Amino acid sequence: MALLSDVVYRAALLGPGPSQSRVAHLRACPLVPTPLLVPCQTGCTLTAHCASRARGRVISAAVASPPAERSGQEVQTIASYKKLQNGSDVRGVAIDGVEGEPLTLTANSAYFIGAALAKMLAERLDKPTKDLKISVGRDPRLSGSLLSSSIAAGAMSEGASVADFGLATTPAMFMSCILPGHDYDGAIIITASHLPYNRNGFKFFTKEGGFDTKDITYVLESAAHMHTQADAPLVLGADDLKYTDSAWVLAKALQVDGSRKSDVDFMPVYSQHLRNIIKEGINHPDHPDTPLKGFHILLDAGNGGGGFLATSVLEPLGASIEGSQFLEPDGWFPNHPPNPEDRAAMNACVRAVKAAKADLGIVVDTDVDRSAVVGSNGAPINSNRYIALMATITLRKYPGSTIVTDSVTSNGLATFIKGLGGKHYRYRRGYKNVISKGVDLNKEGVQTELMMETSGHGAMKENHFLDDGTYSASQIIIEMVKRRLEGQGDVTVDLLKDLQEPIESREFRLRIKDKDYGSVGKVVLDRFREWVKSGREEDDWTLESENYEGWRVVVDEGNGKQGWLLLRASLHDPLLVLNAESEINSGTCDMVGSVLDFFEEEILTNYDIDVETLYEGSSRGTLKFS
Ligand SMILES: O=P(O)(O)OC[C@H]1O[C@H](O)[C@H](O)[C@@H](O)[C@@H]1O
Repeated sequence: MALLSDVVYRAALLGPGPSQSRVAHLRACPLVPTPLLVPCQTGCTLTAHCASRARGRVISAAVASPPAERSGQEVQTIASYKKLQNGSDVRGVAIDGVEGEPLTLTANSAYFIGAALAKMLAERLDKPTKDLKISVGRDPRLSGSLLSSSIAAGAMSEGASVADFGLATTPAMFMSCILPGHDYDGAIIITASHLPYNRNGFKFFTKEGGFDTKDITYVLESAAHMHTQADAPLVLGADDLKYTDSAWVLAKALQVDGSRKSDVDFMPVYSQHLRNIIKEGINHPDHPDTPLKGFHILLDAGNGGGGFLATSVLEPLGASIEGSQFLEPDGWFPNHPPNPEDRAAMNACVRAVKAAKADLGIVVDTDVDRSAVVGSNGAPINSNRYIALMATITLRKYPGSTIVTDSVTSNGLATFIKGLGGKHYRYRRGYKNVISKGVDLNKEGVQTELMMETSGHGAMKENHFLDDGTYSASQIIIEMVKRRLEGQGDVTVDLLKDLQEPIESREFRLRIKDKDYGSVGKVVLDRFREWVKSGREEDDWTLESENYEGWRVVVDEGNGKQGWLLLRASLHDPLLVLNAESEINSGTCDMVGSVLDFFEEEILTNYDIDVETLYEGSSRGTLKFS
């Protein structure tokens, strides 16, 4: 029944009319709690209304795909699933209504992805699907409940049992495969991280860790195949079918044996696990159960799923959490994006720390696999600074360890890690790339304890190589308390004092407008390498000896100063990304000006790339022609 009411309730979100007004309608219903997290209560007139409307759509779903049209539609269906892949995640548009962003991740696709996942887990674990236990959790996005019910129905249709955790976090879902007594065969988190309210997606875990890119390709291809073999509406997200789409899932959900679904309150278990990590890490001589007594730590959860960290972890451990903000989950994210890379998010926490005179501020993203902190002096510590702080803590525990980072980390960070006796491995962008490199290095016998990206994704070997914003923040908290017990100075101020920061740091994202953006990006990067080698290498630019993506150039800025720039292709979007850092004032303007010369001389006559921002970045004024 819970499953049915969930799907019916969420069907209303996909009903006719602009999504904003439908959601407003739901919000106005006195029986629907705000934010929209809990299914309608039995007897809610809105549910009845949705149910009758949904029944009508089940009938139209049956006639939605005349056999003669199937083959063309099949091709389109397979292509639609492929487009849902975003590296090692599934991502798409899950709520319609935003101009230019049609629905791509529907109840139907979630259903088949759930079915494909169950099938894949059964094959991998060599277990019959009826013995599989899969956990499902979600961040507070408005579409989360519908997708959760649909993906669960899909997994159950193959025979798996599903535990619905409701609101959860990415690291918590992974831990549900690990913690004794829970050991789920697979876990699903429904999240689109910090992206706007209309997006959503999935990440999958087993006890071996998160799925990688090829696992996701496999699941999506298998889901597409299952979809084309079924009697479901075929074209995902097409305007005329999107209502029948959720109704089809409703009809399927009605056929699934509901006894295979249970509601499990897992977050208290996970919170206790986190409390234990902090307690054991501090091992307080006087009050081991409340080691945070006397500390003021505030959290800015940005209305994502991380609020529990303040109320169920920090406060019970004795901390004052006064001044914490945006702890209430709200899929509209009304205050700022829950994203430690976002300036507004960091500034909001800086203001809160200063106003409350807190010892530490913590910022987490929506699904809490990323974090950043704010020091007691109000300094925002994200990106390179956060990696430096985590590197210090890691290298004390594991002297000489290698630390893998993404490609846009600063020269200052590399020097800092070396100064601490560590080895810096600057790899590629993409948290999964960074973590996988760490896993591989360990396999090759290179001790690698920390893998961290400037985006705030950080994974430690001692924590199952899991990218976990709560674990990183916990390490900073443990260090803060231990230092006070040992009579040492402030954790963020003292530990970062030797980190050299660039004077300027800028990023430019250049849209490739040509259709075949992958090949165009490759041509641009090849030519850029040639251009640097033939024209600039004897002068002041040198290609970095190790380049794992795009081309990173070391720039001699005179008087012993050194800047760098990196031109690479975006991991997911039709973009080229240029990062530049300089140790002198206006240094990035000069670098960007030179890159602009390259585009004008070598590229723009043949390819359509939007370099407008480079004109601004190089202080050359705006582009006069298009
Ligand atoms: O290549 P970009 O467009 O800069 O995106 C790269 C980023 O994409 C996502 O946000 C991933 O979660 C990050 O791990 C990755 O670094």
